[in-house]
Amino acid sequence: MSKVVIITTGGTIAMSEDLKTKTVKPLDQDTLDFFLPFLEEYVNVEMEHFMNIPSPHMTPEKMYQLALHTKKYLEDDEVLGIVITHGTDTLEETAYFLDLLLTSDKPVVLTGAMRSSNELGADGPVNLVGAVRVVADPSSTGKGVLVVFNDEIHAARYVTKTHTSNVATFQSPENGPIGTVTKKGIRFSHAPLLRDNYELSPPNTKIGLVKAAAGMDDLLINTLIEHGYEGIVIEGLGQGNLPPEMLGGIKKGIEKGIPIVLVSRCFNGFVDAVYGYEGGGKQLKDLGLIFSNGLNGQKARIKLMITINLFKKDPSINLQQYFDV
Ligand SMILES: NC(=O)C[C@H](N)C(=O)O
Repeated sequence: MSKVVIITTGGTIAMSEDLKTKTVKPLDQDTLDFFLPFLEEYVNVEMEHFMNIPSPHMTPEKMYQLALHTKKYLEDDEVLGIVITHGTDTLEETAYFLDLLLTSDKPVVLTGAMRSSNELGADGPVNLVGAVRVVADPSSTGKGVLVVFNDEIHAARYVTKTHTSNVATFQSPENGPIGTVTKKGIRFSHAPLLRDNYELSPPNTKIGLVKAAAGMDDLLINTLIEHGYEGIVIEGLGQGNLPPEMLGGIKKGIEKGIPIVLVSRCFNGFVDAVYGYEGGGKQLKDLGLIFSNGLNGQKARIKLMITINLFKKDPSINLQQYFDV
């Protein structure tokens, strides 16, 4: 019989607030079993408790294990698709990781909660029902990995956590949600045009992420290089510019053959070789930085972690091509 598989990984959806200390902590893994009868109203579901971690404890290695596990389920003809419950802090990184590595057209949807299970207005149950309904709906096929929160459907490539506590935290600043969950059904308004896939291989390269700010120097970049980081992502200013004092470390990294990807710290728009002054985008392009096509820093880091494996196999590969997508 066809079914939706729910893989749980932890996060606030599987936590409760201690009413005395007012701190939120993980519950037993099987707490989410409570939802099963509500979900079975829509479709046959199976739940597997894969891990029970707060998402700040998520690592690329754990994402990789999750990808292998998800792939295994997707290959089963009886499985319509997968829901993954996840903490919200790093959810967008796991979603994008899976989007880059899973090739099946079956829907894979990540969801979670901003409010713990015993809080007034807890959003976990409605998000989980929404996610299961999206997976069970045939119109969700072939849209890549999705994120369902607060009745909105977002594409993994574009979605980001925008608010520390609001239940409407997940937004896609560039082009909005791609669909909506309504009482009557699932409605998609558009599908993501850009999607790229890579071979499933372990993400075992250390990639650093540095945010630029007025007056910063190259200390952090030099430190990453000295500590054996093999790739660096820099969140630059505006259209892709940096304080001139950061250039020394960047030149050293490029000379050592370390790929350096430039994104913008603006949450909307693209980096481009527009400015010709010291530290401007034109100079950074000429130095050999890789310009990323609208990804935020944390997602560009995930993409570099995956594509650097291709570069390590064949250093003549120009990584820029993967960041044009
Ligand atoms: N709302 C959440 O899930 C936040 C939590 N700190 C986590 O990411 O695990």
